[in-house]
Amino acid sequence: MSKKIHDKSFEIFLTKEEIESRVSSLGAQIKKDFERKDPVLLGVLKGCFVFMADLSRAIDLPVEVSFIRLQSYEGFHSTGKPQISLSIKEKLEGRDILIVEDIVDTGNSIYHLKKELEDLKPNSVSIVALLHKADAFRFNYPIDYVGFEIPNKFVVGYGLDYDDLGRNLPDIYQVID
Ligand SMILES: O=P(O)(O)OC[C@H]1O[C@H](OP(=O)(O)OP(=O)(O)O)[C@H](O)[C@@H]1O
Ligand code: HPA
Repeated sequence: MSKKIHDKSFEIFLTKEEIESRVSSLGAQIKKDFERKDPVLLGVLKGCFVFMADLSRAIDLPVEVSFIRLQSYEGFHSTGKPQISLSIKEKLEGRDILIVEDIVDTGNSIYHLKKELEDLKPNSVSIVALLHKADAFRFNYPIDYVGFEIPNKFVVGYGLDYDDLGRNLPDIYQVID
């Protein structure tokens, strides 16, 4: 069934069951890799809020959870300049940071964030993205954990918005051109 959000129509792309199953295996993999570490999950708001809630509960380790705010998208388009407001109280020096993103699209937001975080001298910075648009990605840094490689089409749901709507949809929808 298609959904209308503002001026666009969207069709179902990933069901909540498919997402749940993938998030659970990402959690199991991350648990294995971070077993003897003391990781900080650093979510990038707002889009990460649903993924973070599910992923953090799928990682069976004592983890800290923190959030930062970046914003670069207006409607469908990246403005190219994420606004970084780092208000992280925890000391990140020497820590193993896992950035939690709903989507890596052009890669611009995380490129800037990684640079800022490296100045704080963490032990490591890794990235988990539920979605990755490989055809849109303009950088060459590694994305350590990817839920789904997806085509270069706009998606909404499960935290992702189109002009502030659609974040609360349990499934992920893709725009119909
Ligand atoms: O790889 P990129 O091309 O930089 O795109 C990815 C970023 O865009 C979205 O955030 P947005 O700036 O729309 O803010 P939001 O999370 O509040 O929706 C998304 O949550 C990522 O942070
Ligand atoms: O496809 C997308 N949908 C929602 N937000 C986004 N931010 C980057 N790409 C997207």
